[in-house]
Amino acid sequence: MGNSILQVTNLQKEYIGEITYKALNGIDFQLGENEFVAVMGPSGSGKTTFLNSVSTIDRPTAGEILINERNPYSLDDEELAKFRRSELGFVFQDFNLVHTLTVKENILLPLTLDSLPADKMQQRLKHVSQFLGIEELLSKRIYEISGGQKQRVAIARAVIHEPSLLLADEPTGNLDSKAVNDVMNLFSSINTELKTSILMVTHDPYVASFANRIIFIKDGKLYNEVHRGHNRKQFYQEIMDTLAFLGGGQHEL
Ligand SMILES: Nc1ncnc2c1ncn2[C@@H]1O[C@H](COP(=O)(O)OP(=O)(O)OP(=O)(O)O)[C@@H](O)[C@H]1O
Repeated sequence: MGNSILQVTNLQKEYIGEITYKALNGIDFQLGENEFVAVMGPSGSGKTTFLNSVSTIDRPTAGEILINERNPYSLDDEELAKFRRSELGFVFQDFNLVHTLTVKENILLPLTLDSLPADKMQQRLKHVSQFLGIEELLSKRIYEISGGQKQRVAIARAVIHEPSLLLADEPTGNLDSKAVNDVMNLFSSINTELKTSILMVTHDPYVASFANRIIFIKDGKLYNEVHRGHNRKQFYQEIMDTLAFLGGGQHEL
């Protein structure tokens, strides 16, 4: 499997409020180089909390997260911002693009922050937009393109700096079935051709079946995991069976 990109040890997260709520209760997890892992589980089980802990958005209460053997939570704000921009890529359900900018400007945004030389930027832009099939869209504004196209642009922005880990939270949640297929095929290509490791939260067993491995979370703990063999259909069936056992809150299915 190679080296691990992500190492999570005894991860715990409590939300402190009137009632303290333990959203993650001791998660151990490793993501190897070139792995594509989906995270599934009932609504409220802690999937987004898990992803947000890994993506350095939400500081854990206890436990350790290492990304490429570095603990992002030990960095100061400036180092952390830099670490995020170099190591991580993010794709969200609602695309998170800047509507008043063009496609090209949106994609280049992370590189401008790092003041990369202009020729290098253009070179990367060309490569990534060819790879994602969005060359014709570069001068359009975000409100002029479709949902599926928006997600392609968001993916381009997430990978243009060649992150070691791509994190996605329900990346197909706002897409129709044709766009779901397109976007998931792109995730597969990014994983196999660009050699980017991927961690993705999804409710959708079809979407999850594009991953190589699925971890199931229940009540803030790892419940089970399923590996994809050669047969995608069988993998899908295993996912469905595990979800049936898990029960509870499999909304949108
Ligand atoms: N900021 C917060 N403050 C308090 N409780 C929170 C907060 N964020 C999440 N929670 C609680 O933590 C639990 C896990 O939430 P999380 O969003 O990680 O679940 P999820 O598995 O992603 O759910 P869904 O599939 O519905 O998106 C839930 O019970 C939720 O109510």
